[in-house]
Amino acid sequence: MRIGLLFGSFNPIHTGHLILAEHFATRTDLREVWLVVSPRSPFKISHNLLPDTERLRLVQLALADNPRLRAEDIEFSLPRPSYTIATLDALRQRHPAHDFVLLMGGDNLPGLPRWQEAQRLLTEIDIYVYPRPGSETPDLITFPRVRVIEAPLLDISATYIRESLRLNRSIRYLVPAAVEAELRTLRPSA
Ligand SMILES: Nc1ncnc2c1ncn2[C@@H]1O[C@H](COP(=O)(O)OP(=O)(O)OP(=O)(O)O)[C@@H](O)[C@H]1O
Ligand SMILES: O=C(O)c1ccc[n+]([C@@H]2O[C@H](COP(=O)([O-])O)[C@@H](O)[C@H]2O)c1
Repeated sequence: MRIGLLFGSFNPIHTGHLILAEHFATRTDLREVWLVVSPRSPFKISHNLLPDTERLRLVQLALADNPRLRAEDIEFSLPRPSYTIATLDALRQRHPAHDFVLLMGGDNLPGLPRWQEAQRLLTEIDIYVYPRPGSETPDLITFPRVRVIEAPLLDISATYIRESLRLNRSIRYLVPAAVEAELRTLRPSA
């Protein structure tokens, strides 16, 4: 079975992630998309990072009714920061019958050569890149295992959700209703 992997901090998960994951799970050769919650992303200095377990719970709530999308917590039991190559090795060991594909925004591609064991990543796994507005997708696009796949994108981010909560503004429709309800129990004032 071919499975797409969408890595992120998901601080919190939002509708942009969901539209993207659903697109790849239903309109490409992938059977499922797993959202891999990273306890700590190697390059990201995240302020206001919700606890790992809370971010995972929000992803689980968001995906509860969708059999093609799955919340993956494998990085919780791996060393930190969360290196994608190590996660991939662990996933392959745990699920030898699956064929994993890395999903990545065009904005992430230029930084990929600086990822841990980037060369191995580029040769060992198919990478589906979805173009994002304003981002270049230069040289790496020529790598044999990199494929560009158009996807519908919503111009929102977790930063925008966090800022909206902080300013007491609506996040309705920007996150699933169950996620909003849970976020409001975490930040009752918002
Ligand atoms: N609106 C969106 N449309 C498509 N891809 C997105 C969108 N928002 C985030 N992504 C991608 O989803 C993956 C996981 O995202 P991440 O958890 O870093 O969320 P984020 O919304 O970018 O967070 P933050 O605003 O905190 O940086 C990343 O590869 C990111 O590029
Ligand atoms: O493996 C690496 O060296 C590496 C370096 C940077 C980012 N990543 C992965 O990319 C995911 C998205 O990164 P970010 O910084 O956009 O949140 C993050 O969850 C990590 O799993 C991985």
